[in-house]
Amino acid sequence: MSSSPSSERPGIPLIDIGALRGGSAEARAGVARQLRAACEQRGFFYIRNHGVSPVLIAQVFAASEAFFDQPMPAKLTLDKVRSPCNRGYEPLRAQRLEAGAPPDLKESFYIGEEVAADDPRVRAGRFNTGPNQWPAGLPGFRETMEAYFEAAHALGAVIVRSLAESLDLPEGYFEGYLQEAAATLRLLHYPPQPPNPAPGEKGCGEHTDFGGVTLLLQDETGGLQVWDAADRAWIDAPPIPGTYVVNIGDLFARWTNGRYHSTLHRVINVSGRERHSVPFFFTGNPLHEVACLPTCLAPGEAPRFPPVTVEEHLKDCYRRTYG
Ligand SMILES: O=C(O)CCC(=O)C(=O)O
Ligand SMILES: [Fe+2]
Repeated sequence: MSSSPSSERPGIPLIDIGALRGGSAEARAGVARQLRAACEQRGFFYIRNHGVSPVLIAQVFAASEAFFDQPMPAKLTLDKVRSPCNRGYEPLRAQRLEAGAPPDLKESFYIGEEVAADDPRVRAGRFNTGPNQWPAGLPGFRETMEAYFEAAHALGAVIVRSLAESLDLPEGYFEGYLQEAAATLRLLHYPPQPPNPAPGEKGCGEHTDFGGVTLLLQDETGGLQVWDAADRAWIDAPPIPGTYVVNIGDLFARWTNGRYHSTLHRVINVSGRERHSVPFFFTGNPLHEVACLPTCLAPGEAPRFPPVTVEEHLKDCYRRTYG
């Protein structure tokens, strides 16, 4: 299968979102129009001028590398299987994102909002909600990740608000979804693709993302590929310094009746080097119900997906990929 588009279709667009921070109404509307085109065409785009500090981003990568460089026993003290809310370390081959393929060649570390064990949401058994597991021997790790979690969360909310405008919805349409919005910060480490992989074995099997939007930082290694349904080909999403790769997750596909694409993607690390990436999954208020938007149904068109809460959808996705 080809890794570049064979047709003249534009590649993955790069959108300057600077106007979303204090720009004029007209400039913000211009960004929303570009988001709409990108979400309808590919469901994937790069953003620049996003406002997250490059120093903080460099600290996140440094802390992530320091974490994965630790000996296995140290990492396993924070094994995610010890956490009732899916936080902590996950070894290689623990998740199978692509049904029928071998499990993924990545190890990872899961971080979420720090919620105390006696918080009513935890007592009520809310999915993925609770305390993190923090490494003891890595000074600054927790502070860096907490600062980044906050910055990425704020950026996610800015993008969701612009998506409301892109869909001709009233300003504030997604405020219920944004209130107490859950999110997952995941550190990923991919070893080089082995010389003799099992059939279908790769860093990250093909999948769509579960939540609302994903904000991805990747190092300079490359390996992320995005499915082009029109050309029936994988296209590369190479690293572009200073940008995020942003993609629409399943929730926006459901909201928009498929007008905004939650697009298949995968990672194959053929570089011969280690690869690090940092996806931030903006999932939203777990109890929020996601149902087809009024602006996304043509006369006579039926909703393709039944209404679902964020939490129900997420649980289902975890069951499928950790089964
Ligand atoms: O590592 C990457 O570049 C992408 C990872 C990814 O798609 C995911 O974790 O959902
Ligand atoms: Fe993904």
